[in-house]
Amino acid sequence: MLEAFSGSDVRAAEAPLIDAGQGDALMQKAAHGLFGVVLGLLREAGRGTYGATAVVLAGGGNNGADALYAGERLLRRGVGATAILLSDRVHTASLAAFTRAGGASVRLDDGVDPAALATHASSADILLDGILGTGATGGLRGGARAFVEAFNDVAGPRATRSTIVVACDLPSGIGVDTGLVDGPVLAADATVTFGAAKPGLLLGNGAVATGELNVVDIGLDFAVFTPAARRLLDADVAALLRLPTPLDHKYSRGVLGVAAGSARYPGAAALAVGAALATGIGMVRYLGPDAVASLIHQRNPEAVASSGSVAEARSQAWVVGPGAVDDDDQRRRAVDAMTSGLPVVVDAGALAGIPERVGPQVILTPHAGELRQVLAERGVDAERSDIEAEPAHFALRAAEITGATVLLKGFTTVVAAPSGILIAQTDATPWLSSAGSGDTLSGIIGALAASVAGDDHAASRLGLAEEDLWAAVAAAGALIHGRAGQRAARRGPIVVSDLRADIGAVIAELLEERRLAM
Ligand SMILES: NC(=O)C1=CN([C@@H]2O[C@H](COP(=O)(O)OP(=O)(O)OC[C@H]3O[C@@H](n4cnc5c(N)ncnc54)[C@H](OP(=O)(O)O)[C@@H]3O)[C@@H](O)[C@H]2O)[C@@H](O)CC1
Ligand SMILES: [K+]
Repeated sequence: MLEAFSGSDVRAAEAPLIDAGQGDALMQKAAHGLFGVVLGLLREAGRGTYGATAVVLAGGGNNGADALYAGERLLRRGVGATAILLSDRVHTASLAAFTRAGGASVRLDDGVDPAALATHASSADILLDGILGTGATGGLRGGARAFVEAFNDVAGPRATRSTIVVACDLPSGIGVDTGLVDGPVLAADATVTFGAAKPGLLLGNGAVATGELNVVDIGLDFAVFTPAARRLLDADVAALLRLPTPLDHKYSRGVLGVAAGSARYPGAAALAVGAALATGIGMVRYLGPDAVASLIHQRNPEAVASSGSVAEARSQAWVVGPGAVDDDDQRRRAVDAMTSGLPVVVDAGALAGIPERVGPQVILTPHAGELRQVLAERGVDAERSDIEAEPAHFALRAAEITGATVLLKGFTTVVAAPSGILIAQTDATPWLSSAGSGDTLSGIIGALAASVAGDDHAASRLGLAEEDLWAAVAAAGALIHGRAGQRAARRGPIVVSDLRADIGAVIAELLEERRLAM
């Protein structure tokens, strides 16, 4: 599990080492880690160091110093590096070291056109962003802002620009602790962060601007600090997957009940059921109208269907709500499932009318508009745009007042547990934002929930408290869903009903990694 600590916790973890006179050594370790990642990126791009070019952006703090020391190392390996100084007080020793190694520098001050410097920067192979690190407050200001705006203009969007941007500690322009982007941001292809990840690298638009995240160990000890955000890694998701044993039968592998679909939206139920089966489960029991059951049976004859009640359909977990609108029977089933004490994935139609207080085993999976509604029902007014700007804040708020685990969908999916923990996943592809995608996600999470429901050690395998298991299950679902989407997108635009083969393939890859790691 990747754990992120707030900027102030990182400073507190550094403090004893700095007091012991280790400040410069820490900075050298950071610079060395950054240098190593840049070398790797140059290699990946098919370039050596000789003849390659780099531009170092240095702000007025220690973040700029890290980048300049990394630039010094690049110069000594034959990279043609220059520096753009974006503050009048750049760290003296690192700039001197950079200059001694042969690096020229230019300062952005009155009379220098940011666009001209941006053009220079956008012609380099590598751009090292040492403008702002954990000392950043608010959106980019002054010359740094003018430069980043000009660079984004000249270089174009990340997907198509030719310069590889490597953020030092964090991309300049993101909120260190929130991932909030207020104004321009220098989106990175890769971020090299020091000591530990910061929450802004995992959350919201900050996670998008981070690109590929590398954490460099500089010897900080976080034992006494609590992570402010987490991200599941492949190994965590693999640890949640339950392998069938020769002693298993269909019931012991987990039975998922699905009360989804309605006369108006039958397809949602078929997608949820198909995704659940592809995730690996003993049985799916479908409850709903006969017409929906027939549709499900066209693709999945193995699903067992009836029009009975939740109490009659013995299951280890439930999915309720996808496509279930204007249907009183489905509404009743949703409430019965939510009050059964079993894990329940609650989506779409079932998100309106959640019982007053539920437990963390109830996993709500709203998008921002639906979360707005859930909050409004409980007297919390927020605009959809507020929620999109601060997803973690509002997901935590909803978890706190409902008692449920809340998975807020988005390109970065954030999961909040009522205990206050946050797990954020950025595994998706924009191709996944299409109708039916959410139904598929609920089926995946439901299947995972049913298969871990009887596993008393699942939470501790991930180093989590028992009550936080459901947040991990939801986040694991988001990872599998996102990964399946990425896989499908290699073939072209995603047709959601075709995702099930990719879901199975992703599960197979995760299990194979687990086997190799043992
Ligand atoms: N501590 C250590 O030993 C180690 C620390 N390490 C490194 O240090 C970094 C933290 O360094 P830091 O604390 O010096 O802050 P940093 O982010 O460089 O910037 C502060 C400067 O930015 C300015 N500024 C602020 N907000 C702004 C805005 N929105 N827009 C524009 N300007 C803004 C602010 O100026 P002010 O506005 O206050 O005049 C101030 O001058 C950390 O990320 C890591 O890389 C590693 O080397 C490991 C060892
Ligand atoms: K930076």
